Amino acid sequence: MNERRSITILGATGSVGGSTLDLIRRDRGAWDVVALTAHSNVDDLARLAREFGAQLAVIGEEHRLGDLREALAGSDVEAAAGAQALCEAAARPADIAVAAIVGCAGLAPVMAAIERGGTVALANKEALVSAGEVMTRAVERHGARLLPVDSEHNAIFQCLAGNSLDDVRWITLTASGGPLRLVGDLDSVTPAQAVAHPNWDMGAKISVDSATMFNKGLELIEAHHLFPVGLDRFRIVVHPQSVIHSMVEYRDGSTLAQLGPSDMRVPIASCLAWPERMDTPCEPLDLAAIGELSFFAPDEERFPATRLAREAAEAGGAAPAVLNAANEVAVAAFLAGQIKFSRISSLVAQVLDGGNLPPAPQSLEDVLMLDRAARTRASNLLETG
Ligand SMILES: NC(=O)C1=CN([C@@H]2O[C@H](COP(=O)(O)OP(=O)(O)OC[C@H]3O[C@@H](n4cnc5c(N)ncnc54)[C@H](OP(=O)(O)O)[C@@H]3O)[C@@H](O)[C@H]2O)C=CC1
Ligand SMILES: CC(=O)[C@@H](O)[C@H](O)COP(=O)(O)O
Ligand SMILES: [Mn+2]
Repeated sequence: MNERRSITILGATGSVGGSTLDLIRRDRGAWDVVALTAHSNVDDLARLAREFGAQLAVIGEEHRLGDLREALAGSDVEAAAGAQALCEAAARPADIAVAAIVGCAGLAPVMAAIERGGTVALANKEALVSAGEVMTRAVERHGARLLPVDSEHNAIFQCLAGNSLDDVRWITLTASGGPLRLVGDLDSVTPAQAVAHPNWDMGAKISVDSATMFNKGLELIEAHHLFPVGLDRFRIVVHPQSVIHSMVEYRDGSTLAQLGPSDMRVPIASCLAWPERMDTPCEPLDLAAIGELSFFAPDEERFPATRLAREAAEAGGAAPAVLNAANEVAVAAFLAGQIKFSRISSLVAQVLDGGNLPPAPQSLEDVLMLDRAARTRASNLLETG
């Protein structure tokens, strides 16, 4: 990258946000930081905003504005708070906005960045899963560009470069299988066990999703929106080493794969520098030290999430947003010690099965409304057992 560029990071205090800022820190002169956001972590947000000389820091929790102002006192950083301020931060002109809020809570800010017609590096998969065509249509309408940060989707994006989607025979998403792949009794799994991912250091919610395989289910839906080759051309293979991040097989029999260390700075750097490349401090891949790569079919009896997600994607309309909302409620309840691990997928199935789904959302407001309704239904089901 030769020119100085500007960046906004939504979810700057999280795992993806931190990896992004680590890359920027290493080439500080190349970047102007426009806006950084967080949900409740005022101290880290203020520290980062000062360090990176951000124009704007936004805290999602409205009542924390006073705390943020206090933490930023004496600096030039503008402070703001609340849901609307998150969207305004996302809509500020910047060369790239990194969408790294977790959950459907990130949807409105992502849509605001898209509606500005900018480049959005998307980590926040729940936003695309929930909004689906509402988001992809907005990308087209506003001339925005989505660059996939999620490691599998970034791998596919790289493997597709210079090729036509018409020539794709299969897209294979790799899955580590998570920390519980070989654990017998899923009922007694604790939150600490579920978040202990074997290969990646990530936030709590996505770590639980990896353990249930809902992460792969969400990624299947995410992939079919990003790479519209038809749902029946996507396969999932369990690859416990997480060295191959995904693959594309073409009609001539060639399979292209992207390999790399399990370090999110690689796909993030690929987005930040796209269509060029930039340096990262990541360890070079040492295949001889790794020794063996192995592959297994997913076990959908023990981990039904990928089947549920495929069915929701096939049903289309409101189903993916309902699946995502129910999963978010279930994961939060599991992390709070309120439900067993195996109740996560059974709750999602129950919410999806419970009567007629609402009509397909046509707007951001429709998506947010059905997200809220599905959360209420999931919470009620948890309360009534
Ligand atoms: N971590 C990873 O390696 C990968 C993550 N992803 C995806 O990226 C996204 C972020 O994941 P990750 O970085 O692990 O998550 P973290 O939990 O580590 O960070 C989440 C970030 O979002 C903010 N946030 C949380 N809730 C809200 C809310 N309601 N409103 C506004 N901001 C909020 C948090 O602020 P605060 O700190 O104040 O709570 C934090 O900055 C997820 O969608 C995940 O699936 C995809 C691939 C890999
Ligand atoms: C780093 C990343 O993209 C995660 O989504 C990761 O892939 C999780 O791994 P599994 O869901 O395959 O366990
Ligand atoms: Mn991923």
